[in-house]
Amino acid sequence: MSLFSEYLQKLALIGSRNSADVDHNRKQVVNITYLLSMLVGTVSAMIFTAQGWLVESLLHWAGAGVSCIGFLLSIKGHSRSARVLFPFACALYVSLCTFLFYGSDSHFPWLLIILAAYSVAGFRVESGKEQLSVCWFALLVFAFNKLFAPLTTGYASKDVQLFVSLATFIAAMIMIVLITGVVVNKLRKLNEHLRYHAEVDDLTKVSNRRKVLAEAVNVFADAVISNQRCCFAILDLDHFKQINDCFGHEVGDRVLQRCAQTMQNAARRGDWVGRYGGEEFVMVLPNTRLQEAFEIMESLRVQIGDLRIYLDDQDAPIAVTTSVGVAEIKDNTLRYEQILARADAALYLAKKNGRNRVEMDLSE
Ligand SMILES: Nc1nc2c(ncn2[C@@H]2O[C@H](COP(=O)(O)OP(=O)(O)OP(=O)(O)O)[C@@H](O)[C@H]2O)c(=O)[nH]1
Repeated sequence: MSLFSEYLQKLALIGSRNSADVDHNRKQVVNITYLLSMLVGTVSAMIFTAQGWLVESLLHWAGAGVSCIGFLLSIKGHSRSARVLFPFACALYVSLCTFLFYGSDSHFPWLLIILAAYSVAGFRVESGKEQLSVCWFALLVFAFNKLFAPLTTGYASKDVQLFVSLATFIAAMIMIVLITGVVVNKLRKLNEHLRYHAEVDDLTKVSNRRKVLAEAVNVFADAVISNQRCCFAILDLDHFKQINDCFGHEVGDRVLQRCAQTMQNAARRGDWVGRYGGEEFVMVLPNTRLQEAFEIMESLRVQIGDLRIYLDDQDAPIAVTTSVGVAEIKDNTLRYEQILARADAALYLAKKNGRNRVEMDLSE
């Protein structure tokens, strides 16, 4: 089913140039609706043809043809006409089938519920008028069929009526499930995409400031509740401005990326690395004592110092160093910002004491 749904999505994307387009998802819903109608129409027409029921088969071939026209209209960019054609074609088809073949007792008019679902998914939420009109239209045609169509037509036996009712119900449900599935899948992907961009720093691909601080709050709260230790470290690349000034901003970006990657590799399970801003990074180390954090940072400082970034037009590779300030939660720490402030003070000390070093916060 999911393979079919994936394939359907690919087909539905024909004619969509830009996935960031506002109308993209809606267009996909309209395309899928037509594709499914085409499929249902063709299969039904083939069954009716095999049974030798000429009028029904002609009607269903016509339905498949109209669906094909709707699909072509949609992929050629006539979205509005494509959206509006479906409700009218569907209402006409249901009414003809109900009046001519199955009667209102067959529950065939319930096929009109697809129209209501379609009106919700196929039209802009902003264009409420269109949405409401299609909904009202579907209800009116439904009522018209129920009130004025003969209960039975004599055309179809009770068994056929029952078969038509069941087939209609199953077809309607499959269409709704598939359309909803495609829309929900799209929304899930969109959600993941948005969350990724809300939490990850575009350049370095580590967590951004907002995300790492949110995790710092969680780690701090966990440490307080479970009476455990935790440490925060602030890392600042040394003389980074010189790298930018000598080699350009792009090279500076590459250096930031390599350093962030090294930090991420040094992070243990449960640690968080985030870009605090510019050439400054934060590491959140849950369940870690100050001495242990110092050793981790010392090792990381050496690894960053050992990095060599080669440039095409330069014989000697670029090297960079980093200064680090580390602080631990204390019994009297009330807010996570206090640990950050102490880590920042330790970083200031590391810069003052000559850079390329790690300093611990030893204040009481
Ligand atoms: N390439 C690049 N540079 C950045 C980015 N963000 C900030 N910078 C640069 O980082 C530099 C930071 O310079 P400073 O704050 O003077 O710090 P520094 O040169 O590293 O000196 P110290 O921290 O004292 O060792 C500035 O030149 C900023 O323009 C970025 O995303 N990419």
